[in-house]
This record gives sequence, structure tokens and C-alpha cells, in this order.
Amino acid sequence: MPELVLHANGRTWALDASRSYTIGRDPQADISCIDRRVSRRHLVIRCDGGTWVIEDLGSANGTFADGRRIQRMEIGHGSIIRLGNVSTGMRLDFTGVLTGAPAAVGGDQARADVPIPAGPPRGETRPRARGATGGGTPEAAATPPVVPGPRAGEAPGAPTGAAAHRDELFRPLPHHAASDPARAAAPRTPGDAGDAPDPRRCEGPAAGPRGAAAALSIDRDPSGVHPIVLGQRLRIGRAQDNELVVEGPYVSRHHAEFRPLPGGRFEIVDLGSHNGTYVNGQPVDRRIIGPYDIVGVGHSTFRLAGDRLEEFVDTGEVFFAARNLTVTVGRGKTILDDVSLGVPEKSLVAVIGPSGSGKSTLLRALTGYRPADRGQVLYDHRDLYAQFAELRRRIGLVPQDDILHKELTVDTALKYAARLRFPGDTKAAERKARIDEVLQGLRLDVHRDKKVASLSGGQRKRVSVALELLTKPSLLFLDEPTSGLDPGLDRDVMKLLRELADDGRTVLVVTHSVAELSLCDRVLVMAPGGSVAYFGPPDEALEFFGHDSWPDVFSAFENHRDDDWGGRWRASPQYARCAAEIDSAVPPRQPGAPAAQPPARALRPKPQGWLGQLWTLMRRYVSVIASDKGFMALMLLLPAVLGGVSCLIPATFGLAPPPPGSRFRYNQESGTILLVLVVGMCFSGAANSVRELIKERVIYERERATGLSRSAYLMSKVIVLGLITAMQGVVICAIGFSVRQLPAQGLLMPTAVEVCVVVSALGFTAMMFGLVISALVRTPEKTMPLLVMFAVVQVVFTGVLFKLFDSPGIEQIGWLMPARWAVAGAGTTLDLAHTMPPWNLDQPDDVDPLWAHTVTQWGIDLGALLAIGLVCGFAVARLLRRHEPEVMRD
Ligand SMILES: Nc1ncnc2c1ncn2[C@@H]1O[C@H](COP(=O)(O)OP(=O)(O)OP(=O)(O)O)[C@@H](O)[C@H]1O
Repeated sequence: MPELVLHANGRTWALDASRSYTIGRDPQADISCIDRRVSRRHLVIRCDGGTWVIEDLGSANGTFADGRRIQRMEIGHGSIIRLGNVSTGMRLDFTGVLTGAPAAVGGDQARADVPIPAGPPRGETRPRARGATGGGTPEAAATPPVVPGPRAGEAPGAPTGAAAHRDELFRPLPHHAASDPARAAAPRTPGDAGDAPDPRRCEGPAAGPRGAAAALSIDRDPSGVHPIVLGQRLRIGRAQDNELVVEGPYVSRHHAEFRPLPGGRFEIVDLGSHNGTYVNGQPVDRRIIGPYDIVGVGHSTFRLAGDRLEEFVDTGEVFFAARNLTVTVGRGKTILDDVSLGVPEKSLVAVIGPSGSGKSTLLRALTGYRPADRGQVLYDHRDLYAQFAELRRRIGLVPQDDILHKELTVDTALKYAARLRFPGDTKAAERKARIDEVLQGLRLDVHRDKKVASLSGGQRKRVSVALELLTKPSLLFLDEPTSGLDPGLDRDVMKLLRELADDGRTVLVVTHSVAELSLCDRVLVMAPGGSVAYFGPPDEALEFFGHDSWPDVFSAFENHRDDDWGGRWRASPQYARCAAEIDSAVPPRQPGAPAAQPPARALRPKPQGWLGQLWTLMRRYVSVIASDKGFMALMLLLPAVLGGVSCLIPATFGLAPPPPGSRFRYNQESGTILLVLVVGMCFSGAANSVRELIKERVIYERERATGLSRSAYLMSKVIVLGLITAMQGVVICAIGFSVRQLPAQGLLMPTAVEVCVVVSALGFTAMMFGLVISALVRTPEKTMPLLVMFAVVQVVFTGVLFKLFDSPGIEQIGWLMPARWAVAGAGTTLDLAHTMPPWNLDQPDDVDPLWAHTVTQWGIDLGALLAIGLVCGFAVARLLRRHEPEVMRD
């Protein structure tokens, strides 16, 4: 059998071909190490049919050979393998064994453990080998002698078993270097795993202490271990009376519970938490947990490990990567072309590029708003798209437009935002404490009582950032936060972002401004066509492009749009360096796994949160309206004026039929007055709502991504606007009827009340039509023409101007018009069919059937009116969907 010698960090093991060896951080591994980049069970070495092979066991950070990530590889004399990182990962050297060299570990032994002083393997300087073949020649290095017995420098009799060397196999954790003064002071050599990271160098996530820690996802060491007592439940939540207290803005007081099952198994049960409990990124109500399942509660994840529960807290220092992101639109036009990047934790990354180069598209792909058609986004090694339901809460996004209601004060706006995002059982004091903390952190506390509208552009941007920071995101994305700001404010905002990154999160900012790029760790330059032209330290970028200034670079993009900028980047040595690093951080894609969207179920808000959301949204909406004095005045003025103008129409008998004995048989003006009132109400109702959705579309889009319920949002609009519109209906009718004579008797109620009910119902339906328009258009300017069109069409279809019934086609179109049913409803009460002159005086009984003076017809007319409103409600819900992040469209 061929034998093999493994050299790692100055130690040597002779491997026995009759057995296999696992390497990993797991104390139970055959060869155990403590490097954080190495997975618990990282790889296995075994002799397969006479050939030695290594096989990666699905490690998080990968196994590398010859600069490439490998899954399985034959190894032999001279093989060099890296664990956890392509260039700085733990190095394993394999060499052959001299004839007669003892194979130290037998099949019945637990571990390979024969240290032998070995010569340097190919290509690397290592301590010289001792023994006859020493001397430093390549040959000598290639055939190191195997010397059984104690390690060099080890006292005879010292333990030589696995336990003895386990902690020494690999050098101390890179991230421990800083806390080890001797090591920290020692001169460093390139490739030393303990090198301090320079995030401005394109060294990838695991290049240094911080990278190593972040690149491990669930594979990192737990931040806490909680013993599980057999047969006992373990409740998780924010409240102190839980067995396991977990802090965080997304954790409910009593969030979830681990419950024992027969056979020593456990299940996780969600206790009706506000933000959900997740298993492997998918929301669950109840699920049996296996050893490989990851349970997510807020920013913490848990894993069962025997009789313990390991907790991993996401403190914000996570590695974020994207690989091969490609977005195509229309008939296959590529607007994002194979974009890859790896962002170490605590980095500030700027995305720049000419207009239309795909910066916003990239941002939407990275945040999961519009997942890429191809490629992966990895958050701490977890697939963001597949686990968006859970991971979306770790991402903050500040869009280009402000995500706060300008009419509110900073304090009030943040209070409502906190109410919507935090669990329903969060106390007001807890929310206030977090708001205070964020405002102080961003030096905004002096502005807290000012209206958002009164703040400068830079301050407003800070408030938007404050809003996002409420929930402590690990990743913060900003879309052109400095657009429209003067250079001073531009610098302020960028400095703020630098501070935020240094504080323990990754910040990625899309910007047009290149003035403050030096504050960033990396810059991603997008080229026309959506490809990457450069990704790396900002101070190397201009040299890479061969220009002296950024305007020159942008001019080059403009003048050579068709050049293969992406190809030039991919052919560069800088790319090779970065790509290898990105690959080293990205676990291989599971075969056949699509860049999937999360299951729809994952996106539904918890039912118990719906009413709370509705209540908060309604209160916020009322606050916004109440603080907008102009809007309030208009709301009162409009019905008053419309009701008033109807009084100007001369009408001897008002809305009533001529009295018996009068020389007039009919009252033509009654129809005209009703037409004015109805059209006035139509216009008023639709005007109330026509801008309401479009004007806060950005806010809705952002809040929807954080879990806002679409139906709660829509309902808040319907209820508040519905009430306002109904009140306007009362005002219109009160003024309009004040000078008019009405028929003495209604069908069910007093005539004025009965007509007023119909007019108010019309206002409601018109308001719903307004919402449809508001959800339909892409810009607020388009609402006005549509509003006017709606009002004019209603005039035509009132049924008062010409005969609608018995007119095939027109009659059926009329059924779709709220004004048609409103006039009909009021007409039944007023008996308009016999008050107005018939269309044909020779046929006085040929009257509109919808105007029949009966209770049933009144009910039908009113019902049809409200049904149209309901249909509009469904239409709005569908249309709203179009403006939501793609992943939220359930
Ligand atoms: N849904 C879409 N359908 C078709 N083309 C699209 C779509 N979305 C974006 N594009 C096109 O893709 C290109 C990139 O758009 P994107 O908004 O990402 O660029 P950008 O770099 O952010 O531009 P700017 O700096 O002007 O904001 C543009 O040419 C744009 O017209």
C-alpha cells in the first residue's frame, strides 16, 4: 500500500493507507485543528484503490489546490493543499515515505500521529529536514526521512497522541494574533495566517483576522453554548423569564421553544412570534430539528450539538459575496453581466460607473429586491435568495428617495418605523431607547423634533440611515445618498458611512461622486453593458485604467462603449487575485439548485401582526394628514364648494316632483342637481386618493421588504380615506340639500339620509378608483389627466344626459361606472323615473329600470356601487404587487 506523509505547520504525520482520516475543527476529527477558516469536518484523506485522494466534506470555506477550489483530488508526493482560503488558508503538504519508514498509525489507532522532522515540500520554505538526506537540495526536500519518536524538542515520554498535538497542529487562530502581544509584535511574512488584514487590498474575506472570522457562517465557533436538560423545554425570547434570553429588535418576548420529543429528539415551536422562527432559512411553526438544521431567531442562529444548543450571534461582522450575477430583461438584453465581488466585513465599498451601467440593477440584485437571473448572493455563506425570508432582516437599504414622511417630525417618523419593524410586544420604552441610541450615534438628537421636510439634504439622508439602523442590519446598502448634495455634505455623508463600516457592518454605496472614494476600502467600477471594469482598492483604480482622473475614465467609457471592459478586467492580474478570493469564500453551488426565490409562504406576515400593522399605519396616516394643513383645508373646501355650486342651479321644485295641481308635470332640474352632486362626489373621492400611493411608493417598497403586509397597508388607506370621503359626502349633501325641497318620504330612511348614504358610497368607490390610478401610474404627474378623464366619463354615464337603458353596448359599459349606480340609487329614493320627464313623452312608462322606486332596487344599486369599490380594491392589491421587491410578490 502506498503511504503518505502529511506536513502541516511544522508537524508531520505518516498516513496509513488502510484507513481514512478526517481533518477539521471538530475535536472528534482524526486530525483536529483550531483554525476558524477550517470547517468542523473539512475534508477526508483516504487511499482509494491504490491512490490517495482528498475529498472536501462540504466545507464552508473550501479546499484549494493550484489556485482552484476542489471537491475531490488525487494527491501524492508534492501535493499542496490549502484549507479555508486559496492563498492564506491552512497548508497541507504531502510527500512520499522512504522505504522502511514506519507507518505510525495502525488501523486500530484513533489518529495518525507520527511527527517527523521533514524537509520543505516543493515550492515552500520550511524548517530544514534533519537526517541523512538533509542538505536543502530539492531532492532532499522531496524525499524527507521519516523519523519515528518524539517531536523535535519534545521531551522523551511526552504525550505523542492526538490529544497532545491537537491544539498544536495548526498555529493559533489568526484572530487571536491581536490578543497575543508576542505574536502581534513579531515580524510578519506574506501569507502568514496571522497577518493583519488590509481591507483596502483585494485579499478576500479570509485574508486576515476579520476575514477569517467572518467567512465561516454557522461553521464558526459558537458565541454561546446552552446545555439542554433532557425532557425539559427551552424557551427562547427577549423576556428575562426565558431559559434562553436573546436580545434584538426582531425577537419577541416569548419567541420560540425547543421541546423534547420521545427518543431524545427535539422540535422547535414558534410561539406566535412577530418576525418568525426559521429552520434553514424557511419559516416554520413547528419542526423536528436534526443536527444539521439551523434554527434562526432574530439575528441569532442555533444548532443542536448533542446535549447542547450552540448559539451563533450575527454581530454584523459578516462576509458578503456575489458571484456571476447576471440580469437579463426583455428579449434577452443583458443589463448586468457576470458580476462577482467579495466584500470583507467592516468594509465600505463604493459602486461607481457611468449612467445606465447597471449600478441600481446590481443593488437590487444584491439586496434581493430583484434577484439576478443567474448567479448567487451569499450572506455569511447562506444563499440570500433562498433564505430571503430570514436574511432580509439583516439588510438595510437606503434608497435614493427618502423613506420617511416629510410631514412628520424625525422623532415621530422613527417611532412609527420602529412600531412597524419591531415585534408587537416591544414596549414603548424599548423602542424609544433604540431610537435614542441611533439618533445619538448619528448625531441627530438635536434635530429630533424638527419636521423631516425642514432638514437639509444631508440631514435627511442621515435620518433615512437612522431608520434603517433601528433594526441593526449587518449590511447597509445606499443608493446615491449624496446625489444633490454639495461637496461638503457629500463628504459628511461618506464620512458617516466610513464610521458605520468601522463600527461593525458592511456598507455598500452606489454613488456618482468620486470625490471621497479614498474613504472606501474597495471600489467597484461598472462599465457600459453592466459588466465589472474594476474591483479593488480605490488608490489602484486610476492606475489600472491608465488615466489620471476619474473624468478621463468616464470619458473613456463614453467614447469606447463597445469595448470589452469586462474582458479587460477579467484578463487582468488583479482579477485573478480577486476571483480566487471570491471563489474561496463561496461554497460550490449545489448541482441543479436555481437562484431560487423563497417560497411564497415565507413572505406572508404573521397573522397576529396584521392588526397591529394596520393600527400603526392608520395612526401614521392620520398624523401625516393632520400635519399637512394644506391638504386638510382642501379636503374641507372641495366638498363645500361642490355642494355650494349645486345650489346655484335654479330649480323651483328642488329635487322633488312638482306638487299636484302645478302646471308642471315634471322636474327636469332634479336630474341636473343630482348630476352635479354625483359628479362632484366622484371627483372629490378620486382626488382624495389619486396621489396617495404613488407619492409614498418608495416608502412602501422599502417597508414591504421589511415585512409590511400589503393588505394592512391597503386597508389603512381604504379606512382613513374612506372615512374622510364619507364625511365629504355628508358635507356635499348637507350643503346641496340645504336650499332644496326633497320628497317627503324615502324608501327606508328620511330622504336626505338615504340619498346621502348613496352619495357617500359613491365617494368611497370613487376613492377606490383613485387608488387604482395611483397604483397604476409610474409618476405623480400622470395622475391628473387620468383623474379628469375619470370624472368626465362619469358625467357621460350618469344616465341623466341621455338614455342609457335599452342601448346595447352603452348600457353594459354604464354598469361599470360608479356614477351610473349612484344616480340610480339616489334616483330610486327620489323616484327620478317619474320626476324627470321620460325620454319619449309618448311612452311615459318607458323608464330606467335601475331607477325603480323600490327598496330592492335601492339595495341593488347601492350593492353594485360598493361591489365596484371592492373590485377596485382587488385591482389595487394586484397593481401594488408590481411595485414591490420581486421576492415579496406572493
Ligand atoms: N426593467 C428593465 N427593462 C429594460 N431595461 C432596463 C430595465 N431596468 C433597467 N434597464 C436598463 O438597464 C440599464 C442599467 O440600468 P440601471 O438603472 O441599473 O443603471 P444605473 O447605472 O443605475 O444608471 P443611473 O446611474 O443613471 O441611475 C439601463 O440602460 C436601463 O435602461
